[in-house]
Amino acid sequence: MFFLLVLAFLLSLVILLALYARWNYGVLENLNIPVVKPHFLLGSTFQYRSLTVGYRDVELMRKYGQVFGMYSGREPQIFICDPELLRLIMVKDSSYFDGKSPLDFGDPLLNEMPDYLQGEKWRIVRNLTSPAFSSAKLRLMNFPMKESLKDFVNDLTSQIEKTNDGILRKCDFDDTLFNALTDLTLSSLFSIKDKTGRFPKLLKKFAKPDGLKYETLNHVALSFPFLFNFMPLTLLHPEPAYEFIQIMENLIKSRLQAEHKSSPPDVVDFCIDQLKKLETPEFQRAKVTRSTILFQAFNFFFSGQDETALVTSAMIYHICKSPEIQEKLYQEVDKLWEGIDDGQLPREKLLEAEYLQACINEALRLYTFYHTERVCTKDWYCDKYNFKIPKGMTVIIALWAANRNSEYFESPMEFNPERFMTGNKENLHQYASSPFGHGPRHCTGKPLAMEVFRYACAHIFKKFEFHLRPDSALILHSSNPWTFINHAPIYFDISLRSNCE
Ligand code: HEM
Repeated sequence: MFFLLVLAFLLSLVILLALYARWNYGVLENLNIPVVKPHFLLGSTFQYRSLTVGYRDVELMRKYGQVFGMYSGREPQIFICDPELLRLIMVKDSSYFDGKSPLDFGDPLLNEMPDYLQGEKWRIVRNLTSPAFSSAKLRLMNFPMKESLKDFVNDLTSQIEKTNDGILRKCDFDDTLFNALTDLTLSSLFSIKDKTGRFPKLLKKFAKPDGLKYETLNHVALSFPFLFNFMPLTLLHPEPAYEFIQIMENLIKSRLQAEHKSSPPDVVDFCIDQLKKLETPEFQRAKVTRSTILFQAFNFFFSGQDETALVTSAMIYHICKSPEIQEKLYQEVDKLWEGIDDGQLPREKLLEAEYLQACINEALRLYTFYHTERVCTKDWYCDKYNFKIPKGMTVIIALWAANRNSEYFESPMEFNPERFMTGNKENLHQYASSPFGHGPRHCTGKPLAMEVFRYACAHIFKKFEFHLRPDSALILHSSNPWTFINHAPIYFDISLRSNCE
């Protein structure tokens, strides 16, 4: 009898769990859009776990079209790869899509991440942080940025000069650049000079969590989200964030005590100004706290390096494969530096480098984040495809796939900077390439990221020549359900350009 009771209990539990996992099945099918057939229990995403998220989306776009539905575990989601719909959802009708799925990082400080803030609190933080990268502010950052890049170029040059044959072999360039960009961010945004390597280590610990190894478990937990509470992994590690916040507290303290300030206005001053508003009714009402403000500083610190280093390394990889692109780029960079002896490339001149900009745009088109998302906050009707997006539905803006849409790009998987040159770029749909998102929630750091790309590339290509090795490759790992681009090291052999020896 006892055995039968236990059996009945277990059976009921299994049935309940199955019902729970399948609860939303059918929701997408009722919307009149193609749906990626889900697994019996584990949603549509589980079956594609062996594919990198970005390439999975490209494959699904080819199979199902520019709008399709997927069950991410038990959650129904609509995937959008049509630039016209991107425009409507992210810009024109953005008031229908001004939500983001709440993501609990399991730590109060990490939960201040601006990408996931909601409602009034997000609006306040966004208004505070957006002006941080105005043209005037970027101008002030130019000098430390250039000094930092000069140090990087000098370090790499001396490493090359120390080799027997003038070739630095098997350089993990992505990692080398990541470290240099961390120095650059510290000096231009925080007026910190640090050569101990402490800060890149801090960042790597924060943003490359061990948890991503447990991909299959992650996928299963998407169907049974309570499992996330028991899993031996976190998406991000909080300790480095706390360590950085403590560094900020010390900087603020010594800045307030100092009689004279020696650095230009930076993020430390930004925090000091914002902290004065903590008692205002606006901040109190929206629960904007000291942690909210200081975490924004941390966000400025960690947001760009990983992605900028990857996009630049990917661009170098493609350039190495095409002698014509390489020659055209080097010619333009050499012209840029003509007559400049003090290493101080003027910003106005840099902005005129059209081919360099086209190469950056093309690399960004191909290697931006896999996704961004919006949550629909009011029912919205799509005339073009004749379907309704109901309130509460998560819309995944599949950036990686949308940027490779063959209706808008010829040979979309190819690296071809000509697409972004005068004569061609005018014919591109304005929303066909979306590396930084669009609309009210687009990337706050875009102006800074573009400035860093331009300066970094101008310095790198002036001095170095890159050579592919048998093990040079762009290998993107993982089927993790998150949007991180997890990749293998990108190796090159590096020599000095003949005009620099
Ligand atoms: C190559 C570099 C970068 C790329 C490709 C990139 C891309 C993106 C994308 C696609 C989004 C989502 C936008 C949307 O949903 O419409 C985003 C959001 C964001 N990015 Fe970036 N980003 C980069 C660098 C940076 C930097 C350097 C910073 C800050 C210093 C930054 C700060 C942010 C913030 C705060 C958000 C959230 C905005 C919000 O929800 O209001 N990003 N970024």
